[in-house]
Amino acid sequence: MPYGAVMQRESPRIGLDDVHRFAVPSDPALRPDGGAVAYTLTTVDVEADENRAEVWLAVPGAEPRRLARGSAPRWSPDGRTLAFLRPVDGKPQLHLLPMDGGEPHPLTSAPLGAGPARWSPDGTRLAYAGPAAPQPDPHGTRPAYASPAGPEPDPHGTRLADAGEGLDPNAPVVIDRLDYKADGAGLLRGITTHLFVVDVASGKSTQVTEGDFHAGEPSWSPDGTRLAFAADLEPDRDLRPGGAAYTVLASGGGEPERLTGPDLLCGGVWWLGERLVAAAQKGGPVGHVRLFELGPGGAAEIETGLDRNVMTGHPGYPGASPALLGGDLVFCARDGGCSHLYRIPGGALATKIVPEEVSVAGASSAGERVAYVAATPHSAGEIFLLEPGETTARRLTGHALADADLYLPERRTFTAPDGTLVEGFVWRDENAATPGPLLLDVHGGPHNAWAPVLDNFRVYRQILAARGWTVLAINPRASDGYGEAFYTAAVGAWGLADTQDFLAAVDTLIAEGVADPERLAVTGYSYGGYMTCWLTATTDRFKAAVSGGPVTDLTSMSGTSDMGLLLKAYECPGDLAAQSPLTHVGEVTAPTLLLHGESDDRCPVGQSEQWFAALRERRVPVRLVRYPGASHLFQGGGRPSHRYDYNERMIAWLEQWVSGSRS
Ligand SMILES: CC(=O)N[C@@H](C)C(=O)N[C@@H](C)C(=O)O
Repeated sequence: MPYGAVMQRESPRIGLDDVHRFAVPSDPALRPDGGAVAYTLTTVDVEADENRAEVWLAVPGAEPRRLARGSAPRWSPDGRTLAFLRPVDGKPQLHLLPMDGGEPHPLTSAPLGAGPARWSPDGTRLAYAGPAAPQPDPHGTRPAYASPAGPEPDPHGTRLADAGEGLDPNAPVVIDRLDYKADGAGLLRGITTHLFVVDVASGKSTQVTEGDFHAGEPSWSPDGTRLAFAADLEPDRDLRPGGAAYTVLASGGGEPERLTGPDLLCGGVWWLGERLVAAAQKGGPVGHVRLFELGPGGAAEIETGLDRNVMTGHPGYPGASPALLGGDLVFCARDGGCSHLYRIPGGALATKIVPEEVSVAGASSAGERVAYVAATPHSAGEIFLLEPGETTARRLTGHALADADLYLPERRTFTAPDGTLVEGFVWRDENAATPGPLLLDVHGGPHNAWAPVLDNFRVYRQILAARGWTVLAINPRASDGYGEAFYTAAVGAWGLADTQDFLAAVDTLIAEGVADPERLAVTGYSYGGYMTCWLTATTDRFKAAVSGGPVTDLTSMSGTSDMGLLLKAYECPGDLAAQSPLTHVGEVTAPTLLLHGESDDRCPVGQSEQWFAALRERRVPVRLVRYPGASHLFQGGGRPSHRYDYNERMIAWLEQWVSGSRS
């Protein structure tokens, strides 16, 4: 079916056009009285080739309904107003929607846009973290947070055409430090992220942090006088990972006050009642995130009894900000493939409060109630509400593709040659002929993980299963959700440590007669793209490969990725060439399709270009497809037509090169 055609389901099975039929909820906000959940619903505008965000409302016992075009809804403390973001001239601005009737009205007109709102406890102000133009420096004096290099015309050495309204896109960009770009944003050009406080009644906006650093999401103190946030204010923050918890006067004019020491790499901080809770890594940037309570005596780790990574929620990584449920702390941690919601009842250890086969990607609590978004084997996401005293949450929405007949994942455990147990998930039609073609699907990170839930991007899994393929998605060592020792088991040994996990799983399905050893294919994105290249360079097992956004050369990656130094110094310390697929590219025979975002600043497109050139020189069948404007995370939030194309090309490539698999 051509892209953009009318979305009439041709078959009960998932098809390519379902890429634009999914409706995925996110960012839930439970009304303070616990009686309703506002949330963002993302759908696809096929004609405009855009993802469309709307604010919806779910009330127990009623059909969910659309409230407004926009995203990131946040209730006022009295539950009578919703603040949310809506694009104005291409920049997100805060709007207010009175819930007793009336139209939304704009609150901010921030020159570079605003960010998700945080209401002050008294409901008179909103705080947000948003982009701020660099401070022009008319007097040549050192800005408040200048680098140690001494007085500079401005901290980023970037000439500004007009600091108020934006930047001259043709101005030379002068770069003195490594943190000059970020995937999704491109060249930062001196733009930083700072905290703003907006008076609801007057709309007056006050920037309460400034300088050469990026402030994280704000959290209000109970008395409404201060904001807590995470940031790295060190001048050489581009040379080593950092991040600390700070507070600052919400009225502006104050200096941030640091609360945590250099031993904690703090990624977020929240006032939860009178408690100040931080999410941080201890001792280094590769390892589990833990929770700490901050007080006069410093930071004290919160004992959860879990050897699991706390998930506070980032693009591509599910989870939720810590919150209070009654008087108890609730947080997300990954266990197996799923991001679960845990509760720490007073003084006891954490217990899981969300059923096994879901993955939580956003939560909001009020009193003794908690609402959350979760993906399930049947749905890419629904809104659930857990009522006091209940052990099973109530599903409030029905955004699943109700007319689709889905293949459900089978959870499997495999044993690597060194005895390590590796979990995985298999999608296949039980009536498929055996042995049949098998696609090994490798996740990214490498500290991400697959979950046994429906993925609104990877429709290829369902389509291939309907065509007789087995799709095998495993969580090898370095995956999240299996303890910190497992999580760090491939540090400095990318490819060298985890290859055995993939081959053990494939060999098990071959031994069971499910997979045909002559019809094996491999795919993956980012680190999964890395492993796709690694496996085809170090074995001849695979007859076709589809590598998305790969890492192929860690040496060039370390100098061109926005996380290059983190990789070189912490994830892959030591011999970069020994851990790079490019070192072995001369061994590749598998026809390889490379799919890469043109504006990927995490794994720059040059990583695919190097692989493409090396295979083409040897006349190995290879194709590189570049997606204009696409960042590293385009699979999740990129253009619908790019996501459709990615799936379509993958299926065509596999059926072209894996014999006998053409449907
Ligand atoms: C941490 C990170 O960005 N790693 C990349 C190499 C990667 O795998 N990215 C995404 C897609 C992921 O799944 O983590």
